[in-house]
Amino acid sequence: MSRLEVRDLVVGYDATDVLRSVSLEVPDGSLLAIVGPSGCGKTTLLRTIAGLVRARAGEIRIGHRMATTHGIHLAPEKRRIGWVPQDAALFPHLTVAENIAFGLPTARGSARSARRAANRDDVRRLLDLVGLGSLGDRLPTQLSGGQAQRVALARALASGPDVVLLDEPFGALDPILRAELRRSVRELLREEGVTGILVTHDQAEALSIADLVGVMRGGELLQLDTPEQVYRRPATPWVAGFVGDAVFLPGTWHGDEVACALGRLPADWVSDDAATASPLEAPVDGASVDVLVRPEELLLRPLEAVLEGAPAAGGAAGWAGLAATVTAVSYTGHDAMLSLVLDDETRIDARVTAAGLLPVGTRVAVSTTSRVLAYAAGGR
Ligand SMILES: Nc1ncnc2c1ncn2[C@@H]1O[C@H](COP(=O)(O)OP(=O)(O)OP(=O)(O)O)[C@@H](O)[C@H]1O
Repeated sequence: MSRLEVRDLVVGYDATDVLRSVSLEVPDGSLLAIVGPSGCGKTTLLRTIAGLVRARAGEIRIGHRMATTHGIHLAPEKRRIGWVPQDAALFPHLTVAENIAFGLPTARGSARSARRAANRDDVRRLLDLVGLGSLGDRLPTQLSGGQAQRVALARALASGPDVVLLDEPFGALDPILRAELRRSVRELLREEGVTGILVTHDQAEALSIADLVGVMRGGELLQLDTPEQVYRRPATPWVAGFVGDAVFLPGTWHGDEVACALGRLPADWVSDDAATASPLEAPVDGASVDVLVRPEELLLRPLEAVLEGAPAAGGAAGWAGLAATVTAVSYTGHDAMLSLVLDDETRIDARVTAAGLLPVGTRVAVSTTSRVLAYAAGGR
């Protein structure tokens, strides 16, 4: 049982608090990805969980053990935590197998013990586990970046940790290797049943491999949810923009609908008060709101076809839309982002498949069939 629980954690280095009352729970065997802008406190959170930084207040419970609470600070080596840093940080004078053996509890941080343990079955198992079975005798300088990260992971797993903390472990790798390694790391953690926290700068990475995503800003955890909920129902407009492309339109609230530049759309009200777990009361009729639409939820048709009354793709009834002009195209291969200006001067982006690409200057009708989200106006 290695559930991780953090309650009301406050951490600071000097006069200012870097983490402000952070609470989170990672269920046994789950992977939580933490994202947030540079300096928001992600590494500090990991370091505090690992016991490398002392908390000013709050609790950290790892499995059944209380690691941090008022007056208690369990030493890092007693927390049963494995650490995978961004740069692998392997010992250059030890072989791959010796580096992994260094993580064994019996090595107790001694290179001599690590050398003696390098041929043990558990080291071989870890080498195989991370797909480096034949490279045990190599030195770190003879490894690629991805291989070095695999060794760092094996070394972190060698101690039989309850929780593995991964601080930007794929940051220095090229995109293809990065995608490959993150998939195998995810599988490995699952196979080993280890609970993990991964810090990453890559929102897409967080959404694609984690069971839970935590979004931090300025020392606070704004949302902790499944990847789908974080993307589909962001707690605040800022979270919406941080985890993906977002189109915000000014609008007014009318019961469970909003009126905005795209017309009258079915809408859900979302509290923008990160401090309260329960949603704020829905606004009064006619109140100003910010309307969130994801660019892929916008539907475009050449305006000409709409004016001529041609049926929409899929035969959708009542598909009319607002007139707009394509002002720029950002092509990414599988899809493209089109910048549009509506006739009322509102600027929005729409994501289309490569097949739906329209050149700059095309007049289009824009609409959406999605339910949109409404936030208190001015909360961005
Ligand atoms: N040892 C330290 N002493 C003083 N201030 C520190 C120390 N370490 C970090 N900080 C400050 O604490 C804040 C949070 O830093 P932290 O490294 O946790 O952020 P981060 O979200 O991991 O950033 P990045 O994504 O850039 O790695 C920053 O303002 C940073 O300058």
